[in-house]
Amino acid sequence: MSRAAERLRLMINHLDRSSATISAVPTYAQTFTSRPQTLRFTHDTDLLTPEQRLFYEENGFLLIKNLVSEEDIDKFRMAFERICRQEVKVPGLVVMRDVAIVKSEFVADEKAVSKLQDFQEDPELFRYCNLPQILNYVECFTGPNIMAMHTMLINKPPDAGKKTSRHPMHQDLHYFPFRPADSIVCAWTAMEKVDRQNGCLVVLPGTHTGTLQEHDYPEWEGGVNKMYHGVRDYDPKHPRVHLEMEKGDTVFFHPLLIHGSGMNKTQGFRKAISCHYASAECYYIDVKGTLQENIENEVKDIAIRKYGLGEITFKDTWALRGRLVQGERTSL
Ligand SMILES: CCCCCCCCCC(=O)SCCNC(=O)CCNC(=O)[C@H](O)C(C)(C)COP(=O)(O)OP(=O)(O)OC[C@H]1O[C@@H](n2cnc3c(N)ncnc32)[C@H](O)[C@@H]1OP(=O)(O)O
Ligand SMILES: Nc1ncnc2c1ncn2[C@@H]1O[C@H](COP(=O)(O)OP(=O)(O)OP(=O)(O)O)[C@@H](O)[C@H]1O
Ligand SMILES: O=C(O)CCC(=O)C(=O)O
Ligand SMILES: [Fe+2]
Ligand SMILES: [Mg+2]
Repeated sequence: MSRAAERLRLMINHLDRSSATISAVPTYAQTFTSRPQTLRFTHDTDLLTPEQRLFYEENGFLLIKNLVSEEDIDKFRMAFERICRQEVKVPGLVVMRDVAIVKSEFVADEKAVSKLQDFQEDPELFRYCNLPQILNYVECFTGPNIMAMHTMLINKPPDAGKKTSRHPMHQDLHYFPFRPADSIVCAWTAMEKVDRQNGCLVVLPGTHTGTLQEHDYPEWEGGVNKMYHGVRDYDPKHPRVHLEMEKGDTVFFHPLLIHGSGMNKTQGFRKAISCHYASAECYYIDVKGTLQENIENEVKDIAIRKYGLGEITFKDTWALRGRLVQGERTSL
């Protein structure tokens, strides 16, 4: 460990004990900040280096290179392809098609699928959520009792010419009726090289320290995918970071971090697998009368139309999907 890192570790240890604030902490953010800072977003499990901890505190995300093996990713990919070919039926799974092709003729091929959601009942894909090396990092943000709340495999298609392959800038917390936000984290793993060409994640560092913003459908000429809400007025001048990643690299990010992804300008289907985790001690909130009421209504409409679930609450749609992956299931 470098001397600077050792100094930071000492400061952090001190901070953990005293809950005091430290100022003038050097971070990776290429800046020296004179703002007082408390460690609010991370737990000490002896895994994160002081630099990593402070980086997440300040930026709201942390990229870990080469965390998931090629072998595992290849297996997830094969499981995905079996689902696309309709060789397996997975209870609860949502298979989504891009809005640009949804009205065209159906083919049982990965080219028809833009995203799988809720694969918690697929043992092979759900193995991703249980990978010990992922959970070790997740614990640094959620603490030891961990629920896997939301799972996705994103197969971002080549843009069909209408820019519908973009994902508008958003905060994931918009979709979640549970809190506290600081005990929720997303793990997102690149299943192949992702870069600006095929539409990597784009993040606005530091926005995790803000509040939940109003979200709505962006006014995009070419159309926008169902439920792809975006932050209504985000500051286009806020510095953006494009997260270019290699196969197996994994980014952990806070649910208030504003992020999105660009258009896929290649002919390949850009793949990533992700899970949103929350501390089992999180509690559900009633979003009626809040900024989240619009997404609640949309989810309820779909639950009724698609599954004939008349009485289901927004909260129950989450309680049913959540799976314990470490420790004890307490509140969620
Ligand atoms: C649930 C909360 C999500 C939590 C997210 C956590 C944070 C992560 C951030 C995100 O990823 S935000 C984006 C989240 N997106 C979703 O959750 C979308 C989930 N998708 C679905 O529920 C289904 O794919 C959908 C209801 C859109 C379509 O269901 P089906 O596959 O049964 O489609 P169907 O062929 O029956 O079509 C039903 C209608 O939906 C339309 N449709 C299908 N795919 C669409 C699409 N991609 N965009 C827009 N509309 C679409 C389709 O044209 C048709 O319209 P009409 O009734 O007017 O004919
Ligand atoms: N006009 C726009 N209004 C709102 N959000 C946008 C707009 N254009 C792009 N975005 C969002 O900005 C993020 C980056 O998208 P964009 O297509 O600019 O990709 P990029 O990676 O910056 O590629 P490029 O190199 O072409 O600029 C995405 O979340 C996208 O949805
Ligand atoms: O993969 C993408 O394009 C966006 C995914 C995303 O927003 C998420 O995982 O929360
Ligand atoms: Fe997201
Ligand atoms: Mg751009």
